[in-house]
Amino acid sequence: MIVVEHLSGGYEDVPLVKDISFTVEKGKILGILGPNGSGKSTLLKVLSGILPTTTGMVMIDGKAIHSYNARALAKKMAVLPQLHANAFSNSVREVVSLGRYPHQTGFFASWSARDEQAVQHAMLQTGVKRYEQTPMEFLSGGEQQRVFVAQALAQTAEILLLDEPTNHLDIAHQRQILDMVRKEAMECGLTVVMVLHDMNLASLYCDELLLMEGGQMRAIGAPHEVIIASQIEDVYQARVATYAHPEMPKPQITMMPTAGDRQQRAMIKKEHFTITEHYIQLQTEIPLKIVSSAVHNPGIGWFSCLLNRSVPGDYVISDVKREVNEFLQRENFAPTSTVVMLTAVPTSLVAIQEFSASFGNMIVAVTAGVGNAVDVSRVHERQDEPYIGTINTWVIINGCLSEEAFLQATMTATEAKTKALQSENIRDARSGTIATGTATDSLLIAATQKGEEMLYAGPITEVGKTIAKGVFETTVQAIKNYKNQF
Ligand SMILES: Nc1ncnc2c1ncn2[C@@H]1O[C@H](COP(=O)(O)OP(=O)(O)OP(=O)(O)O)[C@@H](O)[C@H]1O
Repeated sequence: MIVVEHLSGGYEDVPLVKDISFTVEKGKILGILGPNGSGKSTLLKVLSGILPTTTGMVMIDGKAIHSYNARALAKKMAVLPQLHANAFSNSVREVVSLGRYPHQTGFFASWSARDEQAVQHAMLQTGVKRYEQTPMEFLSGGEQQRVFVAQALAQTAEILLLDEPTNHLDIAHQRQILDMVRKEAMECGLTVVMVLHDMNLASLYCDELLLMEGGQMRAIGAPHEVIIASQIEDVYQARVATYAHPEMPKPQITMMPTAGDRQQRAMIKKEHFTITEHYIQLQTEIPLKIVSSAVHNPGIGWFSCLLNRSVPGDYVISDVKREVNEFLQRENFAPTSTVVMLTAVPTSLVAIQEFSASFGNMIVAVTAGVGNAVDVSRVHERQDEPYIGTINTWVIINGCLSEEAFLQATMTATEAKTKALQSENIRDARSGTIATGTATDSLLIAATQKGEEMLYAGPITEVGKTIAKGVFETTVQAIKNYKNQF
């Protein structure tokens, strides 16, 4: 455990880092963030006693660090500096072994089994064991960085101070080093303070973050309390947006480049649709921001090719993802820029309609296979698997939607679809009640993201009204097309 109280210090009489206070409990990781020159490295040097303290104190195990002698302090605290001493004539093993220096009485004279074990463990954990006998100058920058991390680890101190430990490392080795640091913290109780430039890595790996600004603490807390877009924009003077990590409850952040042609309108028109026997396709010049429940590329993303593919009624859907991938390759569609839905309805029965609005026009395309429609409030009564049937709905908006608006658009579109089924008297064959959809409906909301942002898309808004009218009328038309085929 390390306790820092009102710490100030640095290079000159006027302290560069000012009034820093925090506690890092045993086994926890604190990340230090901040713009270039904000004092992160200086803080680490003051913490480790390399630079003088003007006021305040750093305590380890309840004792101020200046009350430890150099060797005793080195047993408590290991430091990985940002710039490393030139160790180029040495082998990797020799450089890592230097980490055992505080444990030696006469250098290498008292090399113990424990020293050897610490060096071996550190080399294995950082993946440098295979370069053991290699001279340092033969290693790449990233490999050398891992050797220095190994050296700090070999010191087997309770506290590890790391200044940009992932500098020079590729994504796999960033993960390896940070996974290793986290494992040592969780399993061996290592306490870690590390400077990281990459806010996303800091958010993923650190328990708490300290955001520095002009040598002072701007914020401290859990990642979600520190990585707040407005705060980061203020400190870094850069436009950013935050988003959720796909697997971890940790915020992630991305830079927002200066907006280019956002105001320029792009027009997706009905003529941009192509209908063949096998699919309905919309190919756009610019990628659209899409939220969908498609079978291929579902979720949120940017795509320029939309396919509603007609498959035979006996299509086996057990490995649908692989089959769709094979189809895309066979037909020369780019798998990464194409969204695919499947329908058993012949493509000729699609309804595509265009609606105008002040923000730009909107196109709605629907295939309505309502032969096996269900009343969603009654499906729990069924013992059998609901039959497959599909209403595929696409809403293409020439406009810019906020995240809330995308979600509201899905609700508005779903309500309008349900109303269309009611209007066309489509019933659940089992319950006899009005159907609300089918068991495998799919929805796609796409927007060009040009023009002024529309914050909401409920029926109180113009875009919501247009979605509601568009989906209702187009679904009614698609149902009529479906009925008329018989
Ligand atoms: N040896 C030095 N003597 C005097 N001032 C220094 C010295 N080293 C750095 N500084 C100054 O201290 C300030 C903070 O530097 P520091 O290295 O702590 O920033 P940092 O937040 O780690 O930056 P970076 O993100 O660029 O690594 C800078 O303005 C820098 O110019």
